[in-house]
Amino acid sequence: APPAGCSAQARPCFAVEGPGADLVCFTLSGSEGAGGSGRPLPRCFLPAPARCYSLCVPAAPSVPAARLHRRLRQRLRQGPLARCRVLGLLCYSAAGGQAALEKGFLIQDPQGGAETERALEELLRGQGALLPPPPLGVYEAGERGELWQCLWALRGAGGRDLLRRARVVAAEEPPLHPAVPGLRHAAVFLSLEAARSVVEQCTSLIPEATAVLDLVDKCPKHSKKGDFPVIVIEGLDATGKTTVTQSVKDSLNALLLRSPPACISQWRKTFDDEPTLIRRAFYALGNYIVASEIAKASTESPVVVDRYWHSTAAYAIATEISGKVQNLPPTQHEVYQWPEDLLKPDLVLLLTVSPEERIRRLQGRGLEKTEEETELEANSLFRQKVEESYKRMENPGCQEVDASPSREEVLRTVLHLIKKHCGSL
Ligand SMILES: Nc1ncnc2c1ncn2[C@@H]1O[C@H](COP(=O)(O)OP(=O)(O)OP(=O)(O)O)[C@@H](O)[C@H]1O
Ligand SMILES: Nc1ccn([C@@H]2O[C@H](COP(=O)(O)O)[C@@H](O)[C@H]2O)c(=O)n1
Repeated sequence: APPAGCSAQARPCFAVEGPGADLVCFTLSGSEGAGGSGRPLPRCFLPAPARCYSLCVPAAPSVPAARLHRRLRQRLRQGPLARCRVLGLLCYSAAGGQAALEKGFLIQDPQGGAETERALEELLRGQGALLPPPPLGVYEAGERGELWQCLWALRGAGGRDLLRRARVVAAEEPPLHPAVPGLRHAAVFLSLEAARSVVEQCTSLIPEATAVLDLVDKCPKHSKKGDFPVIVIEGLDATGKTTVTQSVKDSLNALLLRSPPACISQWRKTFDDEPTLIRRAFYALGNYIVASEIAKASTESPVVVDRYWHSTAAYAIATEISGKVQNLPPTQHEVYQWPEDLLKPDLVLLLTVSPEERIRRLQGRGLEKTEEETELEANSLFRQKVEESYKRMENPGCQEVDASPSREEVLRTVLHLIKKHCGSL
């Protein structure tokens, strides 16, 4: 049986209680963990001989911490640790406050044994000089079946010191997903300066960061729209954005732009491989570059844009918020608001198709799937969260267009909406 205090049912939360410990830990699923969202979460702690461990780094939006988290995640898939099941973990102070938020992993070793513990210690000691090694949490059953967490500080040269031993009990799922309060600083950047400062912290680590900043700094600040209408087309992959934007361009004699813009797209792969903090800051800066292109182009002709701010925000929110759609930040939350310093389009259309039709179109296209497309296909919850986040966007909001009918009919609907909102062209 599982230790007392840990339900045999799916239970995402546990608390570590006692002097010096007031943590609530929220296990994540989906892209972070092995289980995949939508399926019931596994028991957090497996009965002996299985053994559980945890390790966490500060979730504060710092480039070294974000990169350490990503490196740990990669290394947890290697060597003797590959046999372990790894769940994402968010730990926060039961007393509230963002300062204590930590992001990490709950590691379930189905076989137990000293090898895993040794490998984890080695992993943590070898994590470079930028940050002290994160402490290792080791979970053990007490005499009466209760569960304890021993938190160990690892000495660089070997050996370890016990920081605390605290009781682990089951906890209620929090009313607000613990990642929500930090989203604004960790993934959804609401100003040029906020995104820029993240990429600036990367210049010594990622050579391409300097090139991106150079391009951003060449753009005029606070770009203003010209007199011609600016229409943005948004939607999940394969909903028909390329098809629609190309047809609208031809029908209206418009200029077609896309975000991220061509001038930075050769660095996408580099930034896509970085942790959320850096990756999303890159895409956010791409929008400011596109804004300056829109400003110029809209003085001469209508402009149609394939993805813009709403994509950046919606994907960032859906990736960071694990679990069900109800975990998303509530409507009107600040992450759904348009950044005040970013040029606003006149109209944003959100193309939607049924999941089945989207998959048919993806297969019809026959292109190699990106990791994110594969995730979307496998994980319908993620897809729902992206779409719901799009729908919650405000100032400007997205106007939904059913993109399931034929190409011609979708184009007719889109042109009708453009005419209605932007007048005669
Ligand atoms: N209305 C439609 N009916 C049937 N097939 C369509 C329709 N619109 C687009 N398609 C087809 O669906 C596939 C995906 O369309 P498209 O490339 O325009 O989507 P997208 O949203 O730009 O995708 P991505 O974001 O992945 O680039 C293409 O093969 C396209 O020809
Ligand atoms: N403005 C944007 C555009 C894109 N993204 C990210 O890229 C992925 C989709 O790009 P496609 O080339 O396939 O259309 C999407 O998953 C976003 O993560 C973005 O953040 N902001």
